[in-house]
This record gives sequence, C-alpha cells and structure tokens, in this order.
Amino acid sequence: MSRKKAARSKASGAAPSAALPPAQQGRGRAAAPRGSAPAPDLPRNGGAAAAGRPSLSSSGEFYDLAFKVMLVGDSGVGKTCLLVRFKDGAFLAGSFISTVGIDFRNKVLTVDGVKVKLQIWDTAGQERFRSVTHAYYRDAHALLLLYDVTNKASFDNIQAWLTEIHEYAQQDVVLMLLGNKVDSAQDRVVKREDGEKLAKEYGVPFMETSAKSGLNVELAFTAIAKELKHRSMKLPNEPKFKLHDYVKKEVRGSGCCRS
Ligand SMILES: Nc1nc2c(ncn2[C@@H]2O[C@H](COP(=O)(O)OP(=O)(O)OP(=O)(O)O)[C@@H](O)[C@H]2O)c(=O)[nH]1
Ligand SMILES: [Mg+2]
Repeated sequence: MSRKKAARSKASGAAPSAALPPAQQGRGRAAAPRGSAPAPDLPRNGGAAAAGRPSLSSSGEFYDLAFKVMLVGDSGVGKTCLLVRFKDGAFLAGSFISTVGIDFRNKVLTVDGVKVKLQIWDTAGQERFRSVTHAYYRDAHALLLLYDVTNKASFDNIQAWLTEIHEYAQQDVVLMLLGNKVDSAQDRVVKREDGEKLAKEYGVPFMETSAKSGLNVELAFTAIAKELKHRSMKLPNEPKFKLHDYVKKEVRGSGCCRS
C-alpha cells in the first residue's frame, strides 16, 4: 500500500469508546522516558459507563463516554493555544513556551444529549520529544493534526506527520487536519485551497482555525466528539453521522470571527 493510501485508510473505520480511570481525570503531565509506555492506558473496547452508568470526572461532572484526543504537529503551530482556547476560552498571548513532553486537559461536552468527556493530550512538537509522542499514539481515539498557515515548513511537514500517524496510531483513529493562525492574514503563506487539497488527497476532514480569535476551535473538538460518540453508540434508526459533511456544513471562513 502506498503511504498516501495507507494514510487515507486511517481516516475510516470504527473507533471504540473508552473509560478513563479516576486517576486519569483532571489535568496532568507526563514526560515519559524514550520509548517507554505512556501513563494513560485507555481501553479501546468496552465503552465508558457503557451499561448506562455515568462516571464522575474530577471536576465533578458526570459523563457517559470518554475518549482520548491527541494534538500533533510541528512546534509552534499552536497546539497548546488551541487546547487552552477550547478548555478555558482564552488566548495565551506573549512569549512562546514550548511544551515539554506531553500534557493533558479534560473537557466534558454534551453531544446529542450524551455527556462525552475528551481527554486531550497536548504533545510537544519539537523533534527531541518525538519518541515520547510515539508512545501515546496507540491509545488515541482521535488526532488533530495542525499546521500554521503562516509557516510553510509546518505545512510541508504534514506528509511526514501522516506517515508517523500511519506507523504509530490505531488504524481506526479519527483524524482531522487544521490550518491554525488564520487571524494572521497578513502573514499567511499557505492558502486555504492548499490545505483543502491536501486534506482531500488524504481523505481527512479539514478546517482553518484560530486559537487567537477562537474561529472554529469549538467546532473542531465538537466534530471529533460527535464522530466518536456516533461510532460507539449508534441508536436504532439513527441516520449515519458523516464527519466530512458535518464539518463542511458548520465550518466558518476566516473572514468572520465566530468561534
Ligand atoms: N496569531 C496567532 N498566534 C497563535 C495562534 N495560536 C498560537 N499562536 C502563537 O504561536 C506560538 C506557539 O503557540 P503554542 O500553542 O505554544 O505552539 P505549540 O504547537 O504548542 O508548540 P510546541 O509546544 O513547541 O509543540 C505562541 O507564541 C502563540 O501565542 C493563533 O491562532 N494565532
Ligand atoms: Mg505546546
């Protein structure tokens, strides 16, 4: 199978739900040594509170399903800022503090009346932490792969990231490509059409985001949560959820600033 075809095949298939043990709730950081197994060990089968028994998150919120989402991409593309925007509704302005190792935050969303907890792992984009990141891929139910629209190299590296994802992530992982920092219109070097073309080539949903303005940030995580929820609890007579169609319908252009 060619790399492109292989990467494309990852975007399809069913992702199971997962229960998070209480120890993995809340916020955490783990800088695993080279090649070691990651701290979180989320079951890929079985589903959280699968038998209608909700679990309680560390913030006191009940949830029905829990999934692990990973943010990946070059250093500086805005992974940490995207997570902070989603979790806290704020933008981390000022000097850039590169992530060391790996960090996570939890957020519970309501998706079609179901409480879905996302445990979101923020990885370090720097090359020297790559082996740490590799160890976490296998437990991820979804991956948000980011590039920076003001940084051509980060876009050119997307193919290498997809190869890595193909190598280390589960075959049925939900994948989405995000072109971040669209608020910096004057510094843009990657056109939206180029992002769309690449995403189409690999068969993955795509949207442009801004951690600064909040554009499409909520949507990116909600779309992932919806896809994972639908894969794990398909109700009888419920129409099939189509992630690509949902993203196309809901996505906002960079001309406006709605989150
Ligand atoms: N204008 C603009 N700047 C952003 C945006 N997102 C992040 N930044 C800036 O980009 C820099 C890097 O952001 P981070 O979120 O720390 O980048 P990262 O991908 O987590 O980087 P690593 O932790 O090294 O992998 C910071 O100076 C942010 O303020 C955005 O949407 N718009
Ligand atoms: Mg970071």
